[in-house]
Amino acid sequence: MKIAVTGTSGQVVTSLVEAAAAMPDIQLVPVGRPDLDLANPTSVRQAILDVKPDIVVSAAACTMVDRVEDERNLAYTINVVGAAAVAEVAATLHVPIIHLSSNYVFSGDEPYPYDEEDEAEPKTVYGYTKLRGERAVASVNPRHIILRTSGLYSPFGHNFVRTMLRIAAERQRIAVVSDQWGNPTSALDLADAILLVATHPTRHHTGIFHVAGTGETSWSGFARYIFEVSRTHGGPFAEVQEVASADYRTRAKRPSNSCLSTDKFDRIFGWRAPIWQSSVVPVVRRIINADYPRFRPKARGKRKA
Ligand SMILES: NC(=O)C1=CN([C@@H]2O[C@H](COP(=O)(O)OP(=O)(O)OC[C@H]3O[C@@H](n4cnc5c(N)ncnc54)[C@H](O)[C@@H]3O)[C@@H](O)[C@H]2O)C=CC1
Repeated sequence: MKIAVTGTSGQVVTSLVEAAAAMPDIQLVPVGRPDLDLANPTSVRQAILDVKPDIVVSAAACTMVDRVEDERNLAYTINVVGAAAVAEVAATLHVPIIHLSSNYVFSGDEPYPYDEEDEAEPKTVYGYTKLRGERAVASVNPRHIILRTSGLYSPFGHNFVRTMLRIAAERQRIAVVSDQWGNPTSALDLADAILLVATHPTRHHTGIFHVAGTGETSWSGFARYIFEVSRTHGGPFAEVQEVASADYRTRAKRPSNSCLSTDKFDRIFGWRAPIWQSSVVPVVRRIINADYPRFRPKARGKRKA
């Protein structure tokens, strides 16, 4: 099976490349800039036609949640018009599209984990463009599977785990918000879920599914666990100082509760991501080995002669 995936360097794309390398029946072809530029949707068609895929995974997106509050047009072009162009080529080829979306399509005001039937009501430009992207994809390709996920991290690219470890290598105390809850999700697990959907006998299902790490935590709880694991494995760690969102302003206001219920995905595809804590361990170990192989916590403090 030949799978075209949009993007070449993102967390999900890189995780997919890694996972597919261990699956001899799958040929994964990343397609990205300059050949396929979602900001220039006319470039999309030929780039995907050239691959002649059996299925398309739409993983590339404009993911700069704060920056796009001031760059709405760019986010709209990439996450809506660009995503629709990808889905349209897949429809032309009569192949399904697996399109990635986000828990930020929800307001975050409800106290329970959101399921696929809950009303989407984004509060950020990013969330709005992801919701419009979902609808655009669904409207142009009837063979669509939309996977909403949350709080992605991996050994690659920009993510919360890498940021925490980088800061901890420099500082002993870190302020992290304690009143925003979600499901940390390893992109390595998500890649497994995507490949499962792509190869599953029931892949002819269409619609929206939630896929995320099992269990919930706050950003401060997530940070504390990252440091616990890192400390155990000789990596950087820091003391976590809990702060309220009101005292930690960001350009885009994050949802208080962005937890997703993943029961539907489990029911249809028979798969649930591991408990979030267990997926953090291998990722932290990989980051330590790659970025902090000789880290010595004592070296951070001034020592008396
Ligand atoms: N990072 C997260 O915490 C979450 C991400 N998602 C969604 O999951 C998907 C994958 O996310 P990540 O891998 O974390 O994103 P990422 O930011 O690590 O990678 C984004 C990818 O999109 C590509 N890209 C950006 N602009 C492009 C353009 N104009 N043309 C072609 N390619 C372009 C980049 O080169 C990169 O390969 C996205 O759809 C994102 O919206 C959903 C929930 C949470």
